[in-house]
Amino acid sequence: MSAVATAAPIEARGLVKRYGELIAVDHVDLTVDAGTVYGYLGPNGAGKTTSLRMLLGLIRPDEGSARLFGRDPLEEGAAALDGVAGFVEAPRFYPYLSGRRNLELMAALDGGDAGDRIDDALETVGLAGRDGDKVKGYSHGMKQRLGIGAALLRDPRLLLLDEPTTGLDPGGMRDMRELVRRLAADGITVLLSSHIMGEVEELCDRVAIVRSGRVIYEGDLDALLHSTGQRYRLRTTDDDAAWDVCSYRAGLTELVRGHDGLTFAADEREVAQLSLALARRDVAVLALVPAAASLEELFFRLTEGDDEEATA
Ligand SMILES: Nc1ncnc2c1ncn2[C@@H]1O[C@H](COP(=O)(O)OP(=O)(O)OP(=O)(O)O)[C@@H](O)[C@H]1O
Repeated sequence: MSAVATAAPIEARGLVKRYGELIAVDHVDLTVDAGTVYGYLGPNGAGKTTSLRMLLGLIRPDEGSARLFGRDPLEEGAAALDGVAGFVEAPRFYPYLSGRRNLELMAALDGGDAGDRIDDALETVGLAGRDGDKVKGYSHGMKQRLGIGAALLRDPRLLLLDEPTTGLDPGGMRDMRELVRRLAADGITVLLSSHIMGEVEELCDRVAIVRSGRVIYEGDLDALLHSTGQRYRLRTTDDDAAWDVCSYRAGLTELVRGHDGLTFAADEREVAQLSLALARRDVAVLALVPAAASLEELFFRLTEGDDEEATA
């Protein structure tokens, strides 16, 4: 097999993009292996869209390079995008033309056998019955799905999706997730940017968490969720007093107060001591159960702490 055929779907090294004083993307390294659903996660303005634009060769990095299946889109142009599809920000269509007509025009531009895939693509994204309607009458969710339909015309092995569920209602989000899951099951590697934790937790095997242009965590999602030691969730008859008790216990770390009680990391011995300490303060325990850290908690800890803490 040639080097290109065995190369990772995405391999970026040292990507930097500056806008004046601002470093939008700051030395980002990224490797996405075949068959992965990879989450590129970060708050607004973290540099997700800018990174995706560089990966697709839409803008030139100030430093570093990106390769898709071993090819650099800036050096090799369209050839490097063979087997690659996706959209950055929102997909764009001619509003006065039907969904099908839009796909026909795109297929004509793409050439090859893209036109033969239109029916399948419309079917896959659930627009088969609405393909004759003008796009201006489509809901936001339908336009997003048509965007994926357009991507499928390229018979992609790699899909790059920039916040595909942003602006969708819960039903639209569920449909989009289901669609991404189905495409991944068909063997398509997916890189999706998102700031929706639940979505990433549900869909992705690996994540990069970005903050102010820098990747502050890269790795297995499961490993991240289990990286903080055993966590417990505590509900009591008096969470203010419980917070007070917990705050003073050295063996108990990463204390977080949520809408549904407190969570913290501790070992079993400490949990036993805590239950006695709460009883001494007349605080009754309603629930004290092991809990996995949610990606949301970890995300806030990583993206809202001070810079050194996040990097550590
Ligand atoms: N063309 C541009 N000119 C100047 N600044 C830009 C440009 N594009 C992006 N930026 C800035 O770079 C930073 C990163 O922007 P980017 O759109 O990549 O973030 P993002 O993580 O995709 O955010 P969001 O979740 O809000 O879409 C932001 O501060 C943004 O204002």
